[in-house]
Amino acid sequence: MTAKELPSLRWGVIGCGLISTWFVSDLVLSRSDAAANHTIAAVGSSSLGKGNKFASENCPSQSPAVYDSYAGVYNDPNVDIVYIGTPHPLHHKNVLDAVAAGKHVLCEKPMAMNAQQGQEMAEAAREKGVFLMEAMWTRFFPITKELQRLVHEEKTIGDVAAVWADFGIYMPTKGRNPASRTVSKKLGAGALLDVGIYSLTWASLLLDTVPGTTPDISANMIFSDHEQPDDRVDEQTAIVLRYPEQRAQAICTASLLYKTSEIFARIQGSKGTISVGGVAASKPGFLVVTAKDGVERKMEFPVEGKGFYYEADAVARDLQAGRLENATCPLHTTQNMLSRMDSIMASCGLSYQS
Ligand SMILES: NC(=O)C1=CN([C@@H]2O[C@H](COP(=O)(O)OP(=O)(O)OC[C@H]3O[C@@H](n4cnc5c(N)ncnc54)[C@H](OP(=O)(O)O)[C@@H]3O)[C@@H](O)[C@H]2O)C=CC1
Ligand SMILES: O=C1OC[C@@H](O)[C@H](O)[C@H]1O
Repeated sequence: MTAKELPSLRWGVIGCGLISTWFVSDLVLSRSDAAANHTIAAVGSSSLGKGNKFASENCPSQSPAVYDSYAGVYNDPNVDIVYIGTPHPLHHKNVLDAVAAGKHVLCEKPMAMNAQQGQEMAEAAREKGVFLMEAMWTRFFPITKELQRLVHEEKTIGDVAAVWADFGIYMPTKGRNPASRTVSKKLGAGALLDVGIYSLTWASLLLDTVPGTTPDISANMIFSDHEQPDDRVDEQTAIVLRYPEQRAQAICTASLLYKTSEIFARIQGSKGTISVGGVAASKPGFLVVTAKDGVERKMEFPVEGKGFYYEADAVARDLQAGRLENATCPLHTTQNMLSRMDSIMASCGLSYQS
């Protein structure tokens, strides 16, 4: 396909924080194997100064319209799709507002604070006839697709009996800015929603293979020591998922108290194991396949930049084809994940205002 025939998308970005800098810088990378053309058409921020700085630092080759409001982006006729890079408790309102303005939406993870919000967002998008997807970028890496092919199609390690997945990031709540989204409960802080969602995603990618079955879940949390009990969030969470029909289990952990080692997941099958490694459980980089006889094969999957363009390219292809949901990260999968996190939080006594 020539650059001319590639799908093109004009993005409007709201929230000029960390993730938006990563996402935008990746979209404007000049890539040899680009599967879509991405333009940053508009940026919305709490202030013009912040929005202008964001644009000049992260997409200097583009001339986005910069707004001191998110509504400016929603109402910009040059924007095809809104990327939402705000803290999780704002996603519900941001998505509903963008959808009401008739825009397609890619929303950062977790798409919502709970399954009820997720349901409302999905219904709103369906009613309006616009695209909506949670930006669970990890699902879109070529390595993730290859892992699924090896496990589910080639059955390289036989029947999967167990999955272990850990996302630890050194981001303790103690001694850090209480107004930060990773410390403040009002802004959705907590290990499960921030990083545990990735551990659960690995379990789901490997074990949610029988349509209509859902795992039994049990979980435990260690809470932060914020002075006010109402401000406390999970600093560490451990989850056990049982899939009785498959005689399989997953152990998923999340922590803000340490960084996970390079190998962050292991899949044990009847004929061998696969270890998954990389800089973080959100960004896998290599697989080590070990057969029962001990023979080991390492497969590396280098990416340019961070790799956020894989999800963005997939969205561009969907919209070009007139699809309003993505097959790799459909809304029912997001909804399943939100329901699982709801039950984990409820069983551990964690609740957020919504
Ligand atoms: N996919 C991934 O790898 C990652 C995903 N994320 C997700 O992205 C989202 C944002 O995280 P991150 O970029 O780290 O957060 P930041 O705090 O760095 O940025 C969030 C931005 O949201 C805007 N915002 C709007 N309202 C508020 C508010 N009340 N308080 C604070 N900020 C507000 C601000 O932008 P402005 O002032 O311009 O309006 C702010 O800069 C989260 O949901 C997180 O889970 C985060 C990191 C990595
Ligand atoms: O999604 C994420 O992955 C990387 C972490 O830095 C971040 O806190 C989290 O939101």
